[in-house]
Amino acid sequence: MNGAWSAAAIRRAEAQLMSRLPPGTLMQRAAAGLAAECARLLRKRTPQGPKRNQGVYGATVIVLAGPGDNGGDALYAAERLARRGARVFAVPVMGDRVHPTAAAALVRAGGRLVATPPARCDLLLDGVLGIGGRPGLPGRALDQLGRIEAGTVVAVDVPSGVDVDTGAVPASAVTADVTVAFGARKPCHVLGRASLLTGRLVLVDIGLGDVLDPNPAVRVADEGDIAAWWHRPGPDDDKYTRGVVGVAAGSERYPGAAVLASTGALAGPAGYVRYAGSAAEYVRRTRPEVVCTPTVKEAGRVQAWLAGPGFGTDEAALAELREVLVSPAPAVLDADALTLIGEYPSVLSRREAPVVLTPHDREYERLYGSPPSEDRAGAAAALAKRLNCTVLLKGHHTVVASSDGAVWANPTGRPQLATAGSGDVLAGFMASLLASGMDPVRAAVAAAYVHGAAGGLAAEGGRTVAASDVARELPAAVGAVLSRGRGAA
Ligand SMILES: NC(=O)C1=CN([C@@H]2O[C@H](COP(=O)(O)OP(=O)(O)OC[C@H]3O[C@@H](n4cnc5c(N)ncnc54)[C@H](O)[C@@H]3O)[C@@H](O)[C@H]2O)[C@@H](O)CC1
Ligand SMILES: [K+]
Repeated sequence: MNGAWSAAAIRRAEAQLMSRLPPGTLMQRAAAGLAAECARLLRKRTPQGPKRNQGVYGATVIVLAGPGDNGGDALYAAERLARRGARVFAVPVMGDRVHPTAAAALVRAGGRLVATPPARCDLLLDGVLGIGGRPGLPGRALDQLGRIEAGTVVAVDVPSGVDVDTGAVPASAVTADVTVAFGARKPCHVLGRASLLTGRLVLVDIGLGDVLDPNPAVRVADEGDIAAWWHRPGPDDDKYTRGVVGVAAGSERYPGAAVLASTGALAGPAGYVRYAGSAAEYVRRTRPEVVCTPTVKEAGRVQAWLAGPGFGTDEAALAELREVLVSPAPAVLDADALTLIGEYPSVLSRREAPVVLTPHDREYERLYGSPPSEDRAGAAAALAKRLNCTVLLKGHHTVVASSDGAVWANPTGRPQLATAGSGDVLAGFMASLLASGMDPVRAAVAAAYVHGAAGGLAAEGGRTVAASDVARELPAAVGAVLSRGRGAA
């Protein structure tokens, strides 16, 4: 598992580490790592005009330097590049407030402090704000970002302007190609719109590992986690012991939801998929391995239910939802089931078995009374706590929150998954993980991860992606994630 730590947790760890080290050590570690990554990027640059040497020598580097230590990191890294022959221009963006010793070191190495740098550069270093930054950019930084054409934009630690702890971007912020982060990820690298401004993330080890709080603010699953959580069938398993999934989805009006959810369920680790609803004819025709019954009651015992996609919001649907909720099996509630819970919150009141809710923003609003804020992890956690459920809040970076406050960010999301029916596939797959005995939070985290990976396979080569394509790629994504995860273990 990877994690992301809040600015306060990073500061506590840094303070502990700094107390054991000579002054300035951490900043030099950060600057050295940053300069090395900049040099790697400059080696790849394509110089314009006649063929020249590529690399640090002769490259034009501009530093936007803020008033704090983030600016210090950028200026010391730029000093290293200047010593290797880069033409460095540093622009103080908060009046004259700039890290004094770092600025002096840069000038000694041949760099220049200027108010107006060249309009073009090979590399722009965003050292405006780090973990001490409040959202939004100082005007001078914004002006320079508007006028400079940069080959590559490298954010120092975080893209300046973002809300470091939530990933919200309420005002202007830097859009980076690469972010070089020190010591650990911060929530803005993995959450919300800020994660999209981060670009490729490069972590520089400055030795914080041993002193960081063992509980990160945000968790990020990796393939090793998913492989470890996955229930592998043994020689004594049969289709029942591997888990039976019940899918209460679709209707005569929306038979596709039944097919997509069932297909998602078939791609998971459970051994048996039962469909309960009025779209049985379509499910049977497309997925003959699914056993169909007209109602939830007739489906009998299952180890996990999915209820909601395309099954309507009328009296009959409400009755089916109630039937699912009296079952002692864990349940994934999606789509129309969420609308019904928004209208009749009491249906959840006597529920004891685990529930995973999978809202998108409008469904979240129906459940919570207001739309999710830009602090998406906080929003998911608030709903999970209020309803005592696991919540998977969909978005370009899906987040999962458990009712005890733990939050996970999914690293595999992609815009192509925002397509009709994609959520039905995800919900069916998740129900299969639950039926196999996986804990609800892990099932939600693993389902989002593998579903995102399937979306990636479906989108390979720039292909357009429909929900059926994601469903079709799920078995391959399972194989890839598990084999890489077991390899990593
Ligand atoms: N503390 C340490 O040991 C280390 C810190 N490092 C660097 O230090 C950074 C944190 O440095 P600082 O604590 O100095 O904080 P920052 O460099 O983020 O800057 C804080 C300063 O910016 C001002 N400011 C905040 N938001 C603003 C806004 N929106 N507009 C204008 N001004 C604003 C604040 O008043 C304050 O003066 C990290 O992100 C990292 O880059 C690294 O060198 C590694 C070691
Ligand atoms: K920055």
